[in-house]
Amino acid sequence: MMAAAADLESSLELSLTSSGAVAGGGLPPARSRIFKIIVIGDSNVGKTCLTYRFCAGRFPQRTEATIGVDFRERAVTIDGERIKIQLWDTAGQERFRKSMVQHYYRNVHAVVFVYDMTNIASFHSLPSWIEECKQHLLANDIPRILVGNKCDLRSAIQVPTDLAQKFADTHSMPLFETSAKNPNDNDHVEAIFMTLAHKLKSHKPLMLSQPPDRDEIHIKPEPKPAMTCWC
Ligand SMILES: Nc1nc2c(ncn2[C@@H]2O[C@H](COP(=O)(O)OP(=O)(O)OP(=O)(O)O)[C@@H](O)[C@H]2O)c(=O)[nH]1
Repeated sequence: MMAAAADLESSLELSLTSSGAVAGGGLPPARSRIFKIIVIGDSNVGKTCLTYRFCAGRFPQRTEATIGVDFRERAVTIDGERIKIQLWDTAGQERFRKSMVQHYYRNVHAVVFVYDMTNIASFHSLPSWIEECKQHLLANDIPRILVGNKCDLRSAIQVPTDLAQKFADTHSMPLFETSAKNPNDNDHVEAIFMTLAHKLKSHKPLMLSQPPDRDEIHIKPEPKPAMTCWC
């Protein structure tokens, strides 16, 4: 489903700036901080299923190729603070992503690279996904993780753990092997995203007490929910 990128971004900007004082006076209502995490990788590796598993708590009955981006969100409480994890499930197919790519990388807080453990080609594509991140000038301190999906298909595994671990080490990323389908397999999807959420929460500066720089305020009207959120 194609989401309205402008609406997504206005939502994000509002969320990112609203914890400070609003220009023009008056205290804004208390809001959760939102962290935007993009999930990227080849088509069919299971990005939709992973994000759905985390946000809806189950494996989707059926999926279709993502067009543009699908957007899912889940609120979690970490150390007493309620934050929102906003997952951008990006399109793996080039023809469905090219008009959206610049929106994926705007204001991003973390990146999840996904490959399919039963498809070596999806593992070999990882350098080009990393290169795409580089081209969009992602800051070095933005957390990145590597996720091998479909580990439930044991007899079909083509990407050995030691090979993936070597790649992850080379690129200074933690590696998780998981299954969106079977939550009991290896690293749990829940644990993977919660680990990332903890990392983000402790790394990102709180904006509560600082008056924001006026030039940085981009408050826009509350957007209509024009994007897909299945959870
Ligand atoms: N066995 C198994 N199948 C999975 C798993 N995750 C996803 N699949 C299947 O893999 C196929 C592709 O899953 P999607 O989540 O749609 O893949 P995607 O990466 O979002 O694909 P694009 O939207 O084209 O980029 C579907 O048939 C899923 O049912 C998994 O953990 N185990």
